[in-house]
This record gives sequence, structure tokens and C-alpha cells, in this order.
Amino acid sequence: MAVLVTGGAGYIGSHMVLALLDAGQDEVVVIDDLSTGFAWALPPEVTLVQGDMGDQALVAETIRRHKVDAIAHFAAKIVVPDSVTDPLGYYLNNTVKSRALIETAVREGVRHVIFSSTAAVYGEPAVVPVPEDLPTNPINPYGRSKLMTEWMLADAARAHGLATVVLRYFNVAGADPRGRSGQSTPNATHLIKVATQAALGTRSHMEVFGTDYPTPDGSCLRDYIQVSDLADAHLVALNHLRGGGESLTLNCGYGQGYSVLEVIQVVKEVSGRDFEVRLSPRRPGDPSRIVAEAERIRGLGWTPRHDDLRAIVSQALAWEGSLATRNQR
Ligand SMILES: NC(=O)c1ccc[n+]([C@@H]2O[C@H](COP(=O)([O-])OP(=O)(O)OC[C@H]3O[C@@H](n4cnc5c(N)ncnc54)[C@H](O)[C@@H]3O)[C@@H](O)[C@H]2O)c1
Ligand SMILES: O=c1ccn([C@@H]2O[C@H](COP(=O)(O)OP(=O)(O)O[C@H]3O[C@H](CO)[C@@H](O)[C@H](O)[C@H]3O)[C@@H](O)[C@H]2O)c(=O)[nH]1
Repeated sequence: MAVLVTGGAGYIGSHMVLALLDAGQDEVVVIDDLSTGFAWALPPEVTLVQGDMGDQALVAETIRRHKVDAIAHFAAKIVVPDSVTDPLGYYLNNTVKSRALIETAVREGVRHVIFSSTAAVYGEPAVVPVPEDLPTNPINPYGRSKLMTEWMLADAARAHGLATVVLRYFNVAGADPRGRSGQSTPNATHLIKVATQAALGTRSHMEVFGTDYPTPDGSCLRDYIQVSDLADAHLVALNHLRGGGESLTLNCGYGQGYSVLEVIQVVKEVSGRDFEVRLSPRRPGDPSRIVAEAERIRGLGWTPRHDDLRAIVSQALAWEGSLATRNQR
């Protein structure tokens, strides 16, 4: 049986594809509109269907042709500040099209769905580290667009017998340790990506958005999870579902928070490069601190192998360097 990966040509989805192949999954098929993904991010043995995951005829035909028994749903728009300026675009792509995808999965008899949700569903949490059963309270349209999809999946699971694993990722970073994939979007806004670009000189400087938060050094705290460890979490989820397991919601993080200023310092140390850092006002939609309580997924057998911020930064730097070489070719 094949696994359908929506958004598989993107940053995290491409690592999921590699993890599936490394684990011996015979057939992997990707649907991606290549809006932020890259066909070259996929190994040649993977089928890429270029198109929209909300296109029900295309998705149904792909499910039938490849005998898909599980969908890993990554496709989304993902930039928190963009969701503040373009909320309806985010609700269309992340919520409305996810509804179409879920309906197609139900109609075509796909039993297992793994969904890429986010720590952004918690908003500004009252408790840190955050357990999964803390009431959700997203503070930006991106988080709300994802939470609505969680609700649709839960309701569809109850009504139509789907089994789902909702993975709430904290901040994803790093690259495949073997150098096969990484974060490639040229105008990415993520902290570690931006800092590695500043270190390598593809940006003249970077900004710290807010130094007046109620945190030890005034900058925001985040829990950075390495992307291959996150892909492994999906394999754990897939085995759980294929083994007949019940629907679950699981945080994916390490349980350790780093401030923006600490991350920038690590990038400077690991790269051996200094770069200009400007202290700027807060960015709309940012919670001050968000760190995972991740015991639930560890209880399912997930054992992270790359829980080391210096190693994560080192992988991100290596990938950024290889992108520069690719672009010069
Ligand atoms: N990067 C993070 O830190 C982070 C944290 C929490 C959750 N997530 C979630 O993880 C998932 C993957 O994020 P990413 O960082 O790999 O982003 P990405 O932009 O690299 O990947 C998203 C992929 O989905 C594709 N896509 C978008 N809309 C589509 C559509 N309608 N039809 C088909 N393909 C479409 C894009 O072309 C891209 O390849 C997203 O659902 C995101 O919300 C990411
Ligand atoms: O140039 C930059 C970029 C980011 N930041 C700060 O760094 C922190 C992390 O920001 P970023 O890397 O953009 O990630 P988040 O906004 O925390 O969102 C990520 O992490 C969320 C889960 O916590 C996911 O839901 C989102 O998809 C993903 O983009 C925030 O405080 C930002 O204000 C800066 O100060 N300067």
C-alpha cells in the first residue's frame, strides 16, 4: 500500500519522504503544487503529482491508482506574519482545501491520516512546557487555520471511521544529516534559516523581533526540533495507525526552550562568523514562549537522535552552503 504525502516537495515533507523510503516503504506518492516546494527535493523513485491537494478529482485518481492506505498531510501555507496580513488566503489553503482533502479520503476509503499541526494552536500558553490537553487558544490566523483542520479531522474520524494522528510540531529546524534535503525556500522567514543566511553573507544583517517580552533575556522562547527526528515521529504515528491504534494528538518537540538571542549566538559560534543583528519591535502574532511537553509521543516509542541545537545549526549551515553552490551552477 502506498503513502500519499501532500506537500512532500516542501521542507518537512521531503524529509518525511526520505524517512519512509529509508524505512522500507515501497511506494510513496507526493501531491504538491510547488508553490513553495521543489521537484528536485524528491528522490527519483517517488511519484510527484503536481497539483492542488484540494483538487478532489486529482486526489481521488491518485489514491485509486496508487492504492493509498495512508495520507500524511503537510501541504499548507506556513508563515505566521503572512497569515496576519492574508488571513483569507490562509483559511482557503489550510482549512477549506484540507476539508476537501479529508472528504476525498473518506470517499475513497483511506483509513489513516497523519496531520501536520502546530504549536501555534496553543497561542500564548498559560503553562510551559505545554501538555496536549491544555485548552487551545491560537492568537494568529495561521494557528486558527490549523486548529479548524484538527476539529474537522476529529469529527470526520468519529463519523466515518478514520483513524488520525495529529502532530503538533514546535519549531522545526536543521537538515537531513546525510545532506539530501533541507530548508530551501529562498525567502524563508524562520529564525535559524535567516541567521544562517546572515552568517553566510546571503543577507547583510538580521533582526530580532522584540526584546521586551516577559522572558529571561526579553526575546521569544521556542522549542527547536530537528527535522529528521520529526520525520521519525511520523513513522511512529504511521506504525501506530497501521497497527490498528486509536486516534491521537501528540506534541513534537524536545521540551527545551531557547531564546532568539541564544539561537543567534549559537549560529555565530558554530559558523565562526559575526554578523549584524538589529533589535527591532515585536512581530505581529508571536507568542512570547512556547515549549513542548512531549512525553506522550516518547511513550509511543519515539526516541530523538538529534536533540542538540549546535548540531541542528551546523546542519542548517551546511545545507545553506550547498544551496548557494546549487544556485551558482
Ligand atoms: N516549519 C515549521 O517550523 C512548522 C512548524 C509547525 C507546523 N508546520 C507544518 O508543517 C507542514 C510543512 O511545513 P514546511 O515547513 O515543510 O513548509 P513548506 O512551505 O516547505 O512545505 C509546504 C509544501 O506544501 C506545498 N503546498 C502548499 N499548498 C498546497 C496545496 N494547496 N496543494 C498542494 N501543495 C501545496 C508547497 O508547495 C510546499 O511544498 C505545514 O503543514 C506546516 O503548517 C511547520
Ligand atoms: O528574522 C527573524 C526571524 C524570527 N525571529 C523570531 O524568532 C522566533 C521564531 O520565529 P520563526 O522561526 O519565524 O517561527 P515561529 O513564528 O515561531 O513559527 C514556526 O513555529 C511554529 C510552531 O511554534 C509553527 O507553527 C510555524 O509554522 C513555524 O513557522 C519568533 O520569536 C520570531 O519573532 C526573529 O527575531 N528574527
